[in-house]
Amino acid sequence: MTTDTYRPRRSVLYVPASNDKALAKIAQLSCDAVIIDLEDGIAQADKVSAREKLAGIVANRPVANHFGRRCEMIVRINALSSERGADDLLAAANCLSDGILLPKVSTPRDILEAGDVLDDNLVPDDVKLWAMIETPKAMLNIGAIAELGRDPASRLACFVAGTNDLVKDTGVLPTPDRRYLVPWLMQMVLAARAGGLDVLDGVFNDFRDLDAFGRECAEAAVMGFDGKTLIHPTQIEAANNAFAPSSEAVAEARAVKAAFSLPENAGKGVIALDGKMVERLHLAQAEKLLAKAAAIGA
Ligand SMILES: CC(C)(COP(=O)(O)OP(=O)(O)OC[C@H]1O[C@@H](n2cnc3c(N)ncnc32)[C@H](O)[C@@H]1OP(=O)(O)O)[C@@H](O)C(=O)NCCC(=O)NCCSC(=O)C[C@H](O)C(=O)O
Ligand SMILES: [Mg+2]
Repeated sequence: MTTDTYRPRRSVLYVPASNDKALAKIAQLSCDAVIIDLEDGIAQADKVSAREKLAGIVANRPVANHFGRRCEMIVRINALSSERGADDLLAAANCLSDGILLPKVSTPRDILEAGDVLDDNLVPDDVKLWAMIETPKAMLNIGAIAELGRDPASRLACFVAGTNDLVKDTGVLPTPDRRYLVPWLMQMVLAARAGGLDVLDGVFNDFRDLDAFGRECAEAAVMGFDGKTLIHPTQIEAANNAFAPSSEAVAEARAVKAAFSLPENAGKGVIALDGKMVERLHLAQAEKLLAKAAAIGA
């Protein structure tokens, strides 16, 4: 990973396609990405008009936000198995967003079928597919779904946890510490890494409770998530901070890099640094962290 190839996805905000006030705010927000939602954030009566607005929303996206940064724009369509899914996918394919988020994915076939529609419509390869992991079936098939990430032709780039739907479909209780959800969330992280994918934690519904939100972000960062999906602008700052490398981690990574660049360590596979064993794999980890920090200006 280099500064050029790393795309920060620390804070990814859902914005309902029907909410003009929220859409108008996008350029002023410091989130790394927005998901323009056609699915659960849209009332049934507004579904068609929301889809009709999509092309204009994507075409008028800000080149850079007020912080001088590019904000990725992803479109979440309705499930392909639903009556609206196919038309949504065509509308999303034609508007050339950075990606299309498929909800209620259950099997690898769901991704492959969406990819075929994009290929048939000559949508450029850099329009990626993101998958919501939010059904019991997706959890059971997660390894096979993630494996598609190893084939660039599949376009699969990112997993997004859908914790509300998982709670709904399994009956698990969403306790504040998420103890019964954590095993599934860790499975998502593991599978995503096996497939070379990014992976984002689910939303925190109680958006006025920023302290509890900050704790959940900190936990998700420790669990290995790349970022968190958000529902309200007030959640952006905490997510950006939680998923950025800390100043201590950056200092440690610099020290590892400096130690391995000393002439006396040139041929060594393992060295001691401040009383700790450090191997070349730690150097690779340090270089990745420094590239990430540089990309987000941490
Ligand atoms: C949750 C909300 C309905 C709250 O709305 P509201 O009470 O109107 O918020 P505020 O008055 O505090 O808003 C203050 C200003 O901020 C703007 N705003 C609010 N939300 C957003 C947003 N998401 N993006 C951009 N801007 C936003 C308001 O317009 C106000 O602006 P101004 O008046 O000019 O100051 C609302 O936040 C909301 O609708 N959020 C998104 C909800 C959503 O998209 N839900 C679906 C996705 S989550 C999901 O599906 C989970 C997953 O699938 C799963 O299974 O878990
Ligand atoms: Mg959902």
